[in-house]
Parts: sequence; structure tokens; C-alpha cells
Amino acid sequence: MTASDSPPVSAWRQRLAGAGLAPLVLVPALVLAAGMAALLAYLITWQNQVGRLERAAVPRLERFAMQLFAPPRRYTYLPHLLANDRTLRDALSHPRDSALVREANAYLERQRERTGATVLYMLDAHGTGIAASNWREKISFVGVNYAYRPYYTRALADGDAHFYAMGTTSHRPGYFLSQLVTKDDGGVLGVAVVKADLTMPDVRDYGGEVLVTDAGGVAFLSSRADWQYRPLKALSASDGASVARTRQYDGVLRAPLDLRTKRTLDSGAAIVDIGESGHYYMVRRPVPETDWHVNLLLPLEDVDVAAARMALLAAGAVALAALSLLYLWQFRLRLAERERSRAELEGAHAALARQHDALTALSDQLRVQSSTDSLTGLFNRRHFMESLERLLGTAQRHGEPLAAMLVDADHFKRVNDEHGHPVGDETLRRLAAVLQEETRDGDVAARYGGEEFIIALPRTDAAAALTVAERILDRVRAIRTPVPGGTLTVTVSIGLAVAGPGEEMAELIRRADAALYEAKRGGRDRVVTSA
Ligand SMILES: Nc1nc2c(ncn2[C@@H]2O[C@H](COP(=O)(O)OP(=O)(O)OP(=O)(O)O)[C@@H](O)[C@H]2O)c(=O)[nH]1
Repeated sequence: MTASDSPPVSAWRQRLAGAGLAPLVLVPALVLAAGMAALLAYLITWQNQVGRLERAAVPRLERFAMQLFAPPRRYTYLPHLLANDRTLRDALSHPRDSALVREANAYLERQRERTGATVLYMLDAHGTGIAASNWREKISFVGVNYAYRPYYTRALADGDAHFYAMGTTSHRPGYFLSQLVTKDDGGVLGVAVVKADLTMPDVRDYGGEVLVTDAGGVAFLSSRADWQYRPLKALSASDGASVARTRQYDGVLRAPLDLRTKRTLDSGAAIVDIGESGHYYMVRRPVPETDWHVNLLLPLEDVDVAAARMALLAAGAVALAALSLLYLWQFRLRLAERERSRAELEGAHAALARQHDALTALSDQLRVQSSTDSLTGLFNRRHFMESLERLLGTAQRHGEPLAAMLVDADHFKRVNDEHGHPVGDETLRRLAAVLQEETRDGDVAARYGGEEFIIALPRTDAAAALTVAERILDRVRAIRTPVPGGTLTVTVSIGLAVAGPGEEMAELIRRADAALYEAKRGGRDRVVTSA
């Protein structure tokens, strides 16, 4: 098949529909369209909802940081105060003097109560705790060496320091403020330290979870109790070693949270899964002056549900629209089909009507032919006999006269013999024309056989019929048929009979024939009326 003789598109469409192929093509197309719409709606809704979360997340993080770090800043003055206190300096100078140390402990205890800080303590020049506000407690800082802690080393180097860290003894995160304590001669006497615990601010209205993680990713502050002291992911070897060395999570560190990053967004935030807990939008910020991070985790279940709902709606809408279009299309096809059937029916009907007309014409023609004599155009003998039978019946019912006359050409054999058969035929046609012209409507003139004619004249009595016969004789005498060398004239003899009451048709004809015989015998070219 070439391009030029391929069927037009509409024909293909009809073929598709007709062959039942439409569902094979349309159903997958519909499913694909609905699927695409669902996907698009899902992505757009998801993006919008996450955008909304993202816009809300940053101010929450800032608020959190403010709440977290506001309290410790209140204590910046305190280490300096301790470093210059005579009692404490005395205790540092004479650490073996238990009375001085007791006095220092009591002083620190009072200051702690007054200020609300978590622990106040004094380290000697080697970093060992000499006096502490928690000296009475089971886990006291007295006697513990903190020389490796940055707040100590930095104070030695810089005079003072502030430092956020996990407490190695308390295992609680805090804000450490330190101040170098010097002797009057400038030598190092020790370091005064104030620790303010960091506590978890109230984040109930954040719509999610907040975690503060250290450099190794351990969540040391968490809005969810079961996430506290758990690394976000399994600790790296070096982080594990560091945790072991500093001993800051001894006895509290738990299994990793198993955080898996699914996607990183342009903003730097990420979509993560946390173990079996679910699916979260996660944004994190470093905490200034520390190696910590604040992490905000917002659950994405609602976003997923909203996106899925929109996807479902979009797919439904597309499916509905597509089904409506399909229905319209089918409806149009069916309309076109019906229109075509109607046109076909009308065509068939018109063809039938034409056939019917042709048959009627043929039948008329046959009827005329079957009742007509082909040479003269007059009725034939069979038709005449049927007509006479009917006319005779009518005449007798109404008591009306009916005449019958037999008209026979005289010496016609001679015409044929002398001038040939065609001249004979022409003569017969001219005789027939005279008979046709001389009879009225309602009369029936027919060729009875050979050169003999017969006429039925209803409502005609003998006298009237005689007049007609005389006129026929005259007209025949006047016929001039051209023949080689001149013209031919003919005469006819007529036998006339008028039907008697109740007379049979055969009898009437027989009497007319007898009268005709009389006319021939009487010399021809005349009319004889049956008695
Ligand atoms: N040309 C022609 N001749 C016909 C036709 N039918 C009959 N004839 C002839 O008419 C002639 C009739 O002859 P006959 O019956 O002997 O009678 P006639 O010669 O007319 O003599 P009369 O009737 O006694 O006057 C015959 O020669 C037939 O052949 C016809 O259709 N055409």
C-alpha cells in the first residue's frame, strides 16, 4: 500500500472502533495520561508543601538557638568574680588546708544557689578540682582533673575562655566559662570555672523534632527522649575513638538512629528517613562557637498524604475528562454511523422506487402489447373478446342496444398477389385507421384475424350502426394506396348484428358473420344487417 492509497484518518478511526481495537489503544493512553497528571500533581503539591515547611523551618531554628543559648550568657561575669575572691584564692593557694577548702566549697555552693548556674568550681595550676559547688554530691568535680579540657587550656593561654561542650563527668551539655586565677606575683594559681547546663527548650509548637548534635553526630539534646544520646548514623572510627577518649557519653550512648538521606534539596535541607520512625524534612544549622549542629526534623507524612490526595484528584479529573471525551467521540461515531445507515436506506429506497416505476412501465407496455395488434395498432382479437363480453353484459343489464360489425376486405388475396405483401400490409393499416377514426370513444375496434376486423358499438342500435357502416364503406372507397404505376383502391364488406335480449356473444358474432357472408354474396362493398 502506498501513501496515496492509504485510507483517510477518519476511516482508520472507524476501523479501530469497528475492530474493537479502540480499547487496546485508548485504555493504556488513558492510564498513561491519568498517571502523568497524578505524578505532576504529586510533585507540584509536594514541592509547595515542602516549600511551606522550609519557610517555617529557618525562623524556628533561629528561635531555638536563641532559647538554647540565652541563659548561659547571663553568667559571663561570674568566673571573673570567682577568680578575684579571696576565699577561693586562699583555698587554691593552700589546697591541703581542709578548713580553707571547706570554706571555698561553701562559698561556691552559696554562689551557685544565688546565681542559678549549674556548677561553680576551682581548678589548681594542674587542672585538678580543688573546690566545687557540687562537693557534697556523689559525682563531684573535686579531685577530678580537667587539664585536657579546652576551657582550662585556653584560660591558661588567653586569661579567659568560653566553651560549649558535653560534660565529661555529668554527661550533660553545657556552657563552660573560665577565668585564669593568678597569684599576686603573676604566677598561675588556677582556673575558675562556671558551667551552665544547656536544657532543651520547649519545642512543642515546632511541629517536629529538634536535635542538637555534636561533631560526631551524637544527639546529646533531643525533643524526643528516645533519640537522645544516639548518633544520627553509626559513628566513624575516629569519632568512636574520640567519644571513648573523652568518656563524655560513658553509660548513656545508645544505638545509631539510622538516618538515611533520600534527597538533598537546593536549600541544603534534606529529605531523610529515620529508622522505622518515618520520613522527615531535615534542616540543620551549625551552632556558632561550637562544633555542634541544631537539626530540625519535620514529619512529611502530612505532605505525602496531601500530595497523594492531589495526585488522586488530578488522576480522577483527567480520567473523567478523558472518559467524557471518549463518550462524546463514540457518540459522534454512532451518530455518523446512523446517518450513513439512513442515507444507505434512502438510497436503497430510491433504487427500489426506480425499479418499481420501471417494472410498472414494463408491465403497462406488456399489457398494451398483449392487447394490441402489432401491424395495425388496433386491439387484438383476445382483447376484443374480453371487452365484448363485458360490454354485452353491461348493455343487457341496462337494456341498452349493442351492435357488432365484422368488416372484411374484398378480394384481398388479389392485392397481395398483384402488389405484394407489403402493399397488403399498408392497405390493412389504412383500413384500420379508417375504422379507428369512424368509431367513437367507448367503441372497441379490433383486428379479428387476417384481413378481417370487428367493431363493438355499445348503446348503438341497428339504424345508428348502419350509418356508421355506410360511412366506413365511403371512407374505404376513398383510400388511395400508392403502388408502382398508379394507386390502389379497396372496398370492404360489412356484416352487422345488434344483440338481442340475453343473446350470447358467440351467437351475436355468428349472426354478424352470416350477415357478412350475405354482403359478400350480394356483390361485396356493402353492408348487410342480420335480421
Ligand atoms: N398483406 C397481408 N395479407 C393478408 C394478411 N392476412 C391475410 N391476408 C391475405 O388476405 C387474403 C384473404 O383471401 P381470401 O380469404 O381468399 O379472401 P379475399 O381474397 O379477400 O376474397 P373475399 O373475402 O371473398 O372478397 C389472403 O390472400 C391472405 O393471405 C396480412 O396480414 N397481410
